[in-house]
Amino acid sequence: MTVTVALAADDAGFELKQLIAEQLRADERVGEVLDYGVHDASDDRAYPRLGLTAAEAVAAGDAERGVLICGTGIGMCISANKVGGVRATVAHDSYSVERSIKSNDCQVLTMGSRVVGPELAKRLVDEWLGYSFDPASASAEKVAHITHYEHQH
Ligand SMILES: O=C[C@H](O)[C@H](O)COP(=O)(O)O
Repeated sequence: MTVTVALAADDAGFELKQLIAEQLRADERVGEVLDYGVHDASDDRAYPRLGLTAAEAVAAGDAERGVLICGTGIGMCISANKVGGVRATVAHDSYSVERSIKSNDCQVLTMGSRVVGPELAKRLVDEWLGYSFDPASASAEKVAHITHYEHQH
């Protein structure tokens, strides 16, 4: 069983995205990497345009997971969380990365290339891929509150 991962970055996150893409393509847990750009550091499209497209791919089921990178990870996180059904978090530490899956069932991890170094970012993504959400856990009911709210409003 492999996962499809959607990727996106603005110009600030482009270089780190390329490194993460390379790592993901070499990872046997990953079946496919869908790279929604930018594909060139000179492409200055704003982060929401890239992040929303990748998050929509996750919401549509084209990808199970997403990694979105901008300068801080914050803009990508805000953008992705506007897409119905998507739970995104910015995280630059191992514990938050773990809990984003195990507590919150986040499909999308966002990171800031101006915050985290490339080696730590790659390690975090590697760890992140190893976690899965347990729908029978006590956390599931908490996440269900969010989904219920989303469906009601
Ligand atoms: O959250 C936004 C990102 O960090 C982006 O890469 C930079 O945005 P800014 O140019 O508005 O600071």
